Amino acid sequence: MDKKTLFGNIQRKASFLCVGLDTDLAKIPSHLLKEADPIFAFNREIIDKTADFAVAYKPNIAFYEALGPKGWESLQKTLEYIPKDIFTIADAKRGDIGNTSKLYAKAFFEQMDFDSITVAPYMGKDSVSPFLEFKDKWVILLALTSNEGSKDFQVLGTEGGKPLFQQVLEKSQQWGTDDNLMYVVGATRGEKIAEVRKYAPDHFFLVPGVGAQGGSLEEVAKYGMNKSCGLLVNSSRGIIYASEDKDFGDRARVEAEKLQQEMAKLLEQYC
Ligand SMILES: O=c1ccn([C@@H]2O[C@H](COP(=O)(O)O)[C@@H](O)[C@H]2O)c(=O)[nH]1
Repeated sequence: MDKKTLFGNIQRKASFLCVGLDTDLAKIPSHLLKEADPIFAFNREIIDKTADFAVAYKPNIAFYEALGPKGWESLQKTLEYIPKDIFTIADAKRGDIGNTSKLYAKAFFEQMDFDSITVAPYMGKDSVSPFLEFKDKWVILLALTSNEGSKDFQVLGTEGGKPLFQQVLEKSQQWGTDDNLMYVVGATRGEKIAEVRKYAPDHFFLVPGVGAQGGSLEEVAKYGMNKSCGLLVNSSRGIIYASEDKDFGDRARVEAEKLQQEMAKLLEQYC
């Protein structure tokens, strides 16, 4: 999917919502555990109930690979079930020396047909470029993450005096374009999002951290939105575990719609 199509979907749905599929056997309603594939049964219901409001789905790969071969099977079925006009993100946070990155890219872009993958930038150009060589696929590079530990390295000054996240943003724009490269920027970063936007004015940001992590959607839009929206805001637990009972799909729909309604207003205001 190209950037123009993604923005078209955002306008059509008046939404920049990404629903995170962090599906955990220990948290899904117990009646689903009788199903042959409880993870897929849960995801199918979540997708059915939230697809009207979502422009992206983001399965976090850890939740699937932790279950071994069965988890990979549930992931593949989930990916195939997601409507084709909805952007898909493999939140895998990969990246290694070039020949290994190439195989990670083949796994997520060829064996599975994800639109994008999250990648850690810290091994540099040769670790990121193999992902960018795939036509019509996206790399989503970690820039300024939502967790407490982001302060350990990402905001520290480098030799040239620039914080590491700024170096990542500036350097990586020599490797890809705003039509195949996005950045992860945490919703918990508040005004810092404006600083990130300054260094990457045209790129999309994947923004986790609203909902369970307490980030503010209003602040994200105020500081991060650009003329093509430029934002995919993720909520995982806040939507998919709104209820741990049989009504989980309906409750997920309510939470997704609430976010979409707020997003519609923010698009009017800032885009
Ligand atoms: O900086 C980051 C990068 C990735 N994540 C991932 O996003 C979701 C957030 O889940 P919530 O339940 O909405 O908090 C999860 O998969 C994280 O691994 C992030 O939170 N921050």
